[in-house]
Amino acid sequence: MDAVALKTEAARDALSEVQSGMKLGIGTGSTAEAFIHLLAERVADGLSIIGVPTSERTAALCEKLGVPLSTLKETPALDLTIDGADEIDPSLGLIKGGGGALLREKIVAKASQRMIVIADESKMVDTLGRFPLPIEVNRFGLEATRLAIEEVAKSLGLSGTLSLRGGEDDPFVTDGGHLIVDASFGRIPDSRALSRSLHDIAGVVEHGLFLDVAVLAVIASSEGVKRFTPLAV
Ligand SMILES: O=C(CO)[C@H](O)[C@H](O)COP(=O)(O)O
Repeated sequence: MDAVALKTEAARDALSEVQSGMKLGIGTGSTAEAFIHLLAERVADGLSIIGVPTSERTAALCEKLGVPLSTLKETPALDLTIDGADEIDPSLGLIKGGGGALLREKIVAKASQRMIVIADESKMVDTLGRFPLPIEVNRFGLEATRLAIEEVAKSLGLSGTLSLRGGEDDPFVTDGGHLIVDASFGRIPDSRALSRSLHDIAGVVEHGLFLDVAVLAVIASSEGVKRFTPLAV
């Protein structure tokens, strides 16, 4: 089975967690899109949910497929969010933001009673950091913020390159109007310390480390779909 088919299998399995009446956070990315297609079929068959999208891209797809939407303003407390991830460790720590939606994804996930992450097995890692960590930053003070990120990394024994997503001339802009710095630190032994230190930098809006957020991972491989709860580490 190829990665696309595996993503659909994970999405299909996670759909069984969705019940009529739920207020549902809806993620961003190709795995989340596989989920949205299946969700739309259930909605067409009578499933009654209200969705809160984590990006403009997700909102557009939901609208196109007839998935009813709300906003966090109207619906600030959600039952469940289902979303993909770029990396998943055994404690269900995640790196997210490959699709550039990490800020809204984190706000929506944290407004939810539960977050379920769906993925193919290629996303599972022993330690986070193979995938560059997306860090959403304010445009103002970009150079100072980059320096501060480098200093934080150094203080934690991390090294690597920072690259502005989209390039210096025409950077990628998030739905919130910010920029993204992708940090290739390599293996991140202490993701909690990095999370705290990045949050202390004034120009950092949010980062893609989702720690203690997901309560269940639904992972598809060629051997079938498996469910994982966080391993205590
Ligand atoms: O965090 C995300 C978007 O900001 C995505 O969930 C993550 O990039 C995984 O994407 P895909 O399902 O396409 O592999």
